Amino acid sequence: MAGTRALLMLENFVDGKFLPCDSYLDSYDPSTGEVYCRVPDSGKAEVAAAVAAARAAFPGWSARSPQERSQVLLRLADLLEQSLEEFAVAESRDQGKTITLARTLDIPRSVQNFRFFASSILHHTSECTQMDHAGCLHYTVREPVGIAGLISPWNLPLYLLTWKIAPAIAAGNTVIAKPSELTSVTAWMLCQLLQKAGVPPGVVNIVFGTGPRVGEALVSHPEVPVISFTGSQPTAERITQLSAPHCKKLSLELGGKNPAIIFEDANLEECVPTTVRSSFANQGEICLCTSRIFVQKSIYSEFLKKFVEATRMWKVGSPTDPSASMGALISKAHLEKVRRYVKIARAEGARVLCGEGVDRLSLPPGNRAGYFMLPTVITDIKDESRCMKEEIFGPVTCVVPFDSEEEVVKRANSVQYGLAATVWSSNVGRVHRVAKKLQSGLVWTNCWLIRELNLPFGGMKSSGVGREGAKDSYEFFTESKTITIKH
Ligand SMILES: NC(=O)C1=CN([C@@H]2O[C@H](COP(=O)(O)OP(=O)(O)OC[C@H]3O[C@@H](n4cnc5c(N)ncnc54)[C@H](O)[C@@H]3O)[C@@H](O)[C@H]2O)C=CC1
Ligand SMILES: N/C(=C\C=C\C(=O)O)C(=O)O
Repeated sequence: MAGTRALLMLENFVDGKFLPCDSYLDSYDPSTGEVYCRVPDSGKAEVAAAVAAARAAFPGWSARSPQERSQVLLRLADLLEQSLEEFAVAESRDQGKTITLARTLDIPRSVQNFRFFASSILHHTSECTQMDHAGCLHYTVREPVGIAGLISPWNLPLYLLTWKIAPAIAAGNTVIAKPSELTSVTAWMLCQLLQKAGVPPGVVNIVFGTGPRVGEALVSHPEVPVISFTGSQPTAERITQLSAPHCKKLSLELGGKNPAIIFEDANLEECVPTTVRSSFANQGEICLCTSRIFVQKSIYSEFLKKFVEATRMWKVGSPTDPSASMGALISKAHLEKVRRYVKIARAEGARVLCGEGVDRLSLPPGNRAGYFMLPTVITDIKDESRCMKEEIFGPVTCVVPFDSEEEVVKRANSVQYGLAATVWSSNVGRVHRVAKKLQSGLVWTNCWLIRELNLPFGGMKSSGVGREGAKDSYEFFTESKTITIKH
């Protein structure tokens, strides 16, 4: 518990109203290690109230035209954009990321999520086929599923929450969202904008709290037929078990162990800084971050030297410092987990070239109790090592050499995950060949994280089930019905 300073108190948002809760959780500022906020510790009763509100709002909201719903989303986008700086400061404080990143990535993308789905909802068409010999015409209609349960993680809090809320309500559903208990503030701030934008009461309800209490109550509720989840694989497994008795529709966006494959003909001027960014952006806490770097033998030493030099330039500092590239990790427990992986690598005989345990981390006095660590590069590590197999989700990346195209594809595919890969080469044929052979939902060649929101986003193998994007999210948040007309 905190001392006597006033804490930010969040409330649930149900049926268009802010409601206090019986119990609260402490929420920490990761850059100082101090409690600064209290988050409702909701459970079954709060979910029941949210379901009642969402149920009552559904007939009116789903009956509105796509154009009317689109207008509401556009107003929401405008309001969020007008408050961009305020949201960026809050996201940074709550999550530990730099304000610069929140200002240039998280909040602009949240605005874009509303604008994007406000537009894409206007352009869907349905199928129709003729069966003249039988005197029949068949067509499909799509209808909103009902009440959608949306569970989001702590790494890109508003970015990923709005990526779910926007398509769900654009398609005519009502929603109950549960943000991560570690990062609830911007979701709570968004509720104030929902009212101003004219989102009717009950269309968006937000219940705060932990996964085991309020998350499970939401997933288990029989009146919530669709669950969209982003987070870890073990939690996805639990959600799948709880949903099974109700045959719920599930979208699961999970982790990665993403390879970067760097061929000898890669343009290192672009490849090195982009691979530093793909490894360490947002403290390495993005499911798309690179954590295994395979470099062709002929350029291995040159790459490693340049990569370590560039990593050492990646400044760790207070999230408010405009010259910092990396802020604090999300929690003490997470920091300890990430550090443990570096220890394991060392114990297995790997070499740590920079960062954790090698370089000195210098922080302003006010941040010394925060959850910071230096970006860390590991080499001389076996593919079977835990650091090369498991999702670390922090600023740690491993660099290893390879000989041939065939060999590297096999090694890149040898993990349980299949989310995102990068391929670096100036040989167009090779780029296509390798991209096609990788077991990965996303492949970026000669770049990273350039997003086209229309196209499918999601992973293979243990990285998830389903895809998100204009058409994919629309299909997920609607049910199709085939109608046959005999004439
Ligand atoms: N997108 C991604 O790939 C993410 C991956 N992770 C991975 O997961 C690891 C653990 O992080 P966590 O915060 O524990 O992730 P998590 O998967 O437990 O949390 C994500 C969301 O699920 C909720 N949740 C947790 N247990 C639940 C349950 N039983 N029923 C319903 N909802 C539940 C959480 O409250 C949060 O809102 C990280 O170290 C990282 O490796 C974490 C966040 C995002
Ligand atoms: N799902 C995640 C990132 C998504 C990024 C995007 O849609 O651009 C994650 O890090 O969990």
